[in-house]
Amino acid sequence: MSIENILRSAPVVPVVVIDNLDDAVPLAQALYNGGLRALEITLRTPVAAQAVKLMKQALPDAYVGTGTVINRETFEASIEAGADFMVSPGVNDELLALAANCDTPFLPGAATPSEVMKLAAHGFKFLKFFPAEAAGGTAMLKSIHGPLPQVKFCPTGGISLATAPNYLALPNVVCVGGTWMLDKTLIANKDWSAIETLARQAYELNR
Ligand SMILES: O=C(O)C(=O)C[C@H](O)[C@H](O)COP(=O)(O)O
Repeated sequence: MSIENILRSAPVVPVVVIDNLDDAVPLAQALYNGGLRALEITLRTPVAAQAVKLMKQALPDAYVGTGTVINRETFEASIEAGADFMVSPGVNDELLALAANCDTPFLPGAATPSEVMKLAAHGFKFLKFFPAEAAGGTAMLKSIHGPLPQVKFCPTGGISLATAPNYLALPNVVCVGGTWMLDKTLIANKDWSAIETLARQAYELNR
């Protein structure tokens, strides 16, 4: 599966932080039932890699990817967990070398025209635009589209249900990343049906 197909599977990629391993499968199931097929699990917590494995077993038709892939350790942990794709908030030479020798789809991050140009020169046509709101939001993406229309983005960082449509309307945006459907109180209460409702709202956004 290509990164393009994964990103086009739904308008929103939920960026998930798993603190409690018991939440992994019911949370992923709720997001998936709501229509969000590609899930980014950030490698920021000790249980994240194990959560990826459990989610993949429970939801073989979902695309379970890793986020916060920032170095060799997190790259190799992603492969070991069987991640369907990997996402980085940025990029560095170590990750470029690893990605060049790996079939798992990789979505590196960029926030400036020079970073976009460097990654485009390495053959990347799809990038995470991070941190989207802080790095100039939709105005920045519109400006980048002028000279670099061949590169498409998954903007992530500070995006909400209310602001997502402004991004999804842009010609160089394929989907957005977000955490707004992962309400901490709902997760603490294990209110999976409410999470599913928030996921469905995200899924129903127009592209
Ligand atoms: O972990 C990573 O690799 C990241 O790039 C960071 C996440 O994309 C943001 O944490 C999104 O969070 P919001 O700003 O709430 O949408």
